[in-house]
Amino acid sequence: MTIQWFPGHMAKAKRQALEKIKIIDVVIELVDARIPLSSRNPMIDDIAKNKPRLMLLNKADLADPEVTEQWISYFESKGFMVLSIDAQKGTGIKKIPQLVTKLAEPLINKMKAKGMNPRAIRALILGIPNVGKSTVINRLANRKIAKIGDKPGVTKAQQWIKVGKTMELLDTPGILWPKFEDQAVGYRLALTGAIKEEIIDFQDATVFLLTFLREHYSEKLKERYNLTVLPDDIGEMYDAIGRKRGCLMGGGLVDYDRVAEVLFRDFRSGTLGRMSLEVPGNRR
Ligand SMILES: Nc1nc2c(ncn2[C@@H]2O[C@H](COP(=O)(O)OP(=O)(O)OP(=O)(O)O)[C@@H](O)[C@H]2O)c(=O)[nH]1
Repeated sequence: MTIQWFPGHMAKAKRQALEKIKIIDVVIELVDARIPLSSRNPMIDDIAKNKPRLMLLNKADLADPEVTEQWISYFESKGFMVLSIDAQKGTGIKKIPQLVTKLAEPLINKMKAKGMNPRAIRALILGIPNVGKSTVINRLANRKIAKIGDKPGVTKAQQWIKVGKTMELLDTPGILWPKFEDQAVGYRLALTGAIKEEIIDFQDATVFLLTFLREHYSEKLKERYNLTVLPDDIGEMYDAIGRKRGCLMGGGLVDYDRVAEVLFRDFRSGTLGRMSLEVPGNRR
């Protein structure tokens, strides 16, 4: 696999985020609950330094609930305020304005001490492509403002959105590009839809997924593809799944490309069950 750094995009995204952040009181960092580390951009600490930060683990409906709890403890132990949400259904969204206000308490107290009437707290959402930034914005706005797409890179335009009485949200999120130095991070990003599949080797990513599933979610794998035993060999696993799902070519041979598509689709959609591709301390 070619290692992707998106250096040009990265520099531009950082400049734009730094520009936006000047007028921001609280940064809301959005990550994918299934891959909270791989979906973070290391520049975020630089960009959001000196700003109170709320970390949202989005798409929690697709993640393994037990692992999500571990991530919450992990990030809390690092001093973050953290919340898991499902922006698509709206679960957890109501708590966001309360937490943002709490994070901005020192600022509010400062305004009061100066005899000022505290103004609304200004927040900005930052995150890598396709992590759900527009969906969260729309949920907070309670209407459809940001354009939502299932392909990375569809967010545009800019204005403030009032969220209750105490919070204002910039309607355009800051997009940070994922950075991956090792292949596993690239595979995790592709599997969760943060980067296009074309960027990585599709078959290699599927082998990564199958190896991972066999190790951590073997029961779910057996259940989904109606397998009584899981072969040790990856090639045999492809064959077994391909036969069960009718992914066959002429002569009864298993079509590996179609098996890979089935696996990718079933993982992404959550059909395989709720799964996390990373756990704290051990990236899996
Ligand atoms: N299952 C699930 N899907 C979600 C959730 N939040 C967002 N999505 C889906 O994820 C996809 C991407 O969501 P967007 O809100 O467009 O993501 P974005 O971060 O604004 O994407 P860019 O514009 O590419 O930067 C869409 O298909 C959403 O419906 C969630 O909590 N759970």
